[in-house]
Amino acid sequence: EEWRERGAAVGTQREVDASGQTTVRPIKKGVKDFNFGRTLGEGSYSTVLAATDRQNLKEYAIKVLDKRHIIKEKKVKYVNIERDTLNRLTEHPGIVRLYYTFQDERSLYFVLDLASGGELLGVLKKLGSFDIECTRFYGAEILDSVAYMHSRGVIHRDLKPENVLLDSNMHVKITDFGTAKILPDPRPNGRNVVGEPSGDPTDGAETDRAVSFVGTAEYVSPELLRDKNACKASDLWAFGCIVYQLLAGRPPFKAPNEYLTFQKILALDYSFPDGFPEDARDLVERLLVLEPSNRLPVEHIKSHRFFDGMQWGKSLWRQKAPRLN
Ligand SMILES: O=C(O)[C@@H]1CCC(=O)N(CCc2ccc(Cl)cc2)[C@H]1c1ccccc1Cl
Repeated sequence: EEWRERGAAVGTQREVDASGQTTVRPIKKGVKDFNFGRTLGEGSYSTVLAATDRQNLKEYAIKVLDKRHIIKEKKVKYVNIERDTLNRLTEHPGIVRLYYTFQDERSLYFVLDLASGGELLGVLKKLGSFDIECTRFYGAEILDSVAYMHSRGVIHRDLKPENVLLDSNMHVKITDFGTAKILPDPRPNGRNVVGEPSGDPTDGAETDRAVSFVGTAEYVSPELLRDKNACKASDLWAFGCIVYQLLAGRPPFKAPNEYLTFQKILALDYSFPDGFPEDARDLVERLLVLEPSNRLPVEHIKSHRFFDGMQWGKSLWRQKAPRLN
């Protein structure tokens, strides 16, 4: 353990000395600063553990990745993308926040928000399906978070109820950015012309060409299946699948195996169950469109009649979450 290296930390601390001089230092945290608790989840490349900061007793979720396994599976790029996206997405209540990263000889650690409400998928499975009020609320919080991601040049690429966590007040916290895509920076200062390889190995475009990623079968967009390229509208396709699933209790494209699911997606082969609410049906039909550029853009989704009366912006996140029943 004395090998413990202190990785770059996101948190900082300020100290004012006798002469009033303030110094800001990055907080250096390490394994020894936390009491690790139960396992919250196991991924193919990571384990997430509940942990308590021994100094301030704050609770976190710590994602632990085994370095040897990552290197063996050639996933180092995904680790850097997860760090880069989480470092970019810091100002939104609907996105899991990264507080610190550190490492020791064997592992990497991401210290993240603890979303004690679990996965939206778990709640949905328990209830079977959501009523319109709950679907509007959770749809709105997911959409607001996706809009923020896109405004920061990040495409999630694997949106699904499993990656929508719930905090202690049952508000949304979107997670799992290891497979996100960071769009080349469109700033006019010529830092890098959009579309030209920036040479930066962790920027989405570069990674995409190098390693083609396909999300989870039921939520994958047709363009990703056809041209192996995801765009912001790919997240809106997944959003359409999620709204459908919250109300219907199952995703729109589901077949006995992945290949048949892909065929259904490419053929837009899905239907609505009887009694599916009309406004929601109209919204879903404007999102599950094969041509990405013909999907309803975020601003038009927010003003769609399914979300009539929804308060967007800060009040969306201040209101009490509707009781799930
Ligand atoms: O970006 C950071 O926060 C630091 C910077 C310094 C550093 O060495 N690392 C680890 C880089 C790394 C990535 C993958 C493997 Cl398999 C090993 C090391 C980074 C890191 C440390 C802990 C957790 C994640 C990361 Cl990317």
